[in-house]
Amino acid sequence: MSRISVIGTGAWGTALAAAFTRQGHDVRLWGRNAATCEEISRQHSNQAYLGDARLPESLTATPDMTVALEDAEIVLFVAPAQSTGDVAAQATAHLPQDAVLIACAKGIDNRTGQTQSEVIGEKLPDHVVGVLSGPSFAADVVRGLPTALTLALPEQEMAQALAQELSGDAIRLYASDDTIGAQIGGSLKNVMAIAVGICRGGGMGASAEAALITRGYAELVRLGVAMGARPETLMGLSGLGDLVLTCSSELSRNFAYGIAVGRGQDVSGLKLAEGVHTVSIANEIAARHAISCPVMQTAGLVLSGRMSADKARTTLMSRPIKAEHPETR
Ligand SMILES: NC(=O)c1ccc[n+]([C@@H]2O[C@H](COP(=O)([O-])OP(=O)(O)OC[C@H]3O[C@@H](n4cnc5c(N)ncnc54)[C@H](O)[C@@H]3O)[C@@H](O)[C@H]2O)c1
Ligand SMILES: O=P(O)(O)OC[C@H](O)CO
Repeated sequence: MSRISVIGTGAWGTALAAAFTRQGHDVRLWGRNAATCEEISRQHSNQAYLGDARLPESLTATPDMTVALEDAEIVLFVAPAQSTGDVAAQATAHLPQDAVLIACAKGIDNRTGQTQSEVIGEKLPDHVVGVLSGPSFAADVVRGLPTALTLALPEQEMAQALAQELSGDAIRLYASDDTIGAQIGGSLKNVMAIAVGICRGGGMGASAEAALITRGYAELVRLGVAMGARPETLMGLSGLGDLVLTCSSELSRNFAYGIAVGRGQDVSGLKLAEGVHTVSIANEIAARHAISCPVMQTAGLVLSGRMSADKARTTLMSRPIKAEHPETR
C-alpha cells in the first residue's frame, strides 16, 4: 500500500484518486476549491465533474497543500496542462524529500514547449518524475471499469516496480522508461481528436474520419520521434491507444469540441479541451523540426478562425500526391 497524493479535484484527479483508494492505497486529494473538497470528503461525490458517480467514503480532499502532501510517497499532478507549473511551484515547500512525482495531464506547455514531466522537473529538480498516460475516460475509471495505461519513469526497473505496486483489478499499468514518448501521444491525440471531430461535425463521412486518424497518427509519429519519443511507445497505449479512444467517442471533450466547431456551434461553454491549448505550440515545434504536419496545421488554422472547416477539407484533399511512407522508400 502506498501513500498517494493527487493534485487536482477535476474529473481525472478525482477518478484516479477513487480508483487507487479502492485498490487499497491511502489517497489524499488536493484541490483549489474548498467547496469541492468538502463535497468529496463529506458527500462522496464531485457532481460538477463526475455527475452522480459515488466516491469511496475513505477518500478525503483538502485545499491545504501541507495536509494533502503530508507523508506522500507518490504525487500525481492532475491539473490542466497549462497549470502544471503553477501547482508544482505551490507544492515545492510541502513535498516529502523522496516523493516520486507523476505527470498525468496531457498537453505541451504553450509558453515553453516543455512536456509535463519537464515542467514538473524544472520546478522540483530533486525528485524522480514519471508519466501516467493512455486511453482512459474519467467516467469509466471512476466506475471501476477496466483500464490499461502506460506508466513511464526514467528507469525501467523503477517503472516496473511502481507499475506492480499501483496495478489492481481495475487499473492495469504497463511499464516504460520512455517518459518523453509516453507524453507525446496524449498531447497530440487531443489535437487530432479535434480535427476528426470537425470532420464529424461537418458531416464529411466515416471514410474521411478514418483517413484523418491514420494521417494524423503519421504526423504524431513523425513529430514524436523528432521530439525524442521511441516509435514503439507511440504505437502503444499512450499513443495509438489513446488516439483511437479519443477520436472515436463523443465522451471525449476534444472530439466533442471539434464536432461543435464542425457544426458551427458556440464553443465558449464547453468543457476542457486540451488540444485547443496545445495546437499552436505543437505546430511551432513541428516547424522548428521541419516536420510536415498538415492535419495539425489545418486544425490550428480552423481553431484560430483563420480557415473554415470546408476550406480545411479542400486544402487537405488538394495537397500534392506523394508516397504513403516516404521515409521507407
Ligand atoms: N477527464 C479525463 O477523462 C482525463 C483522462 C486522462 C487524462 N486527462 C487529463 O488530465 C488533465 C486534467 O483533466 P480533467 O479532466 O481533470 O479536467 P477538469 O476540467 O475536469 O478539471 C480540472 C481541475 O483543475 C482545476 N484547475 C484548473 N486550473 C487550476 C490551477 N491553475 N491550479 C489548480 N487547479 C486548477 C479545476 O478547478 C478543476 O478542478 C488534462 O490534462 C486531461 O487531458 C483527463
Ligand atoms: O475528454 P478528453 O478528450 O480530454 O480525453 C480524455 C482522455 O485523455 C482520453 O484518454
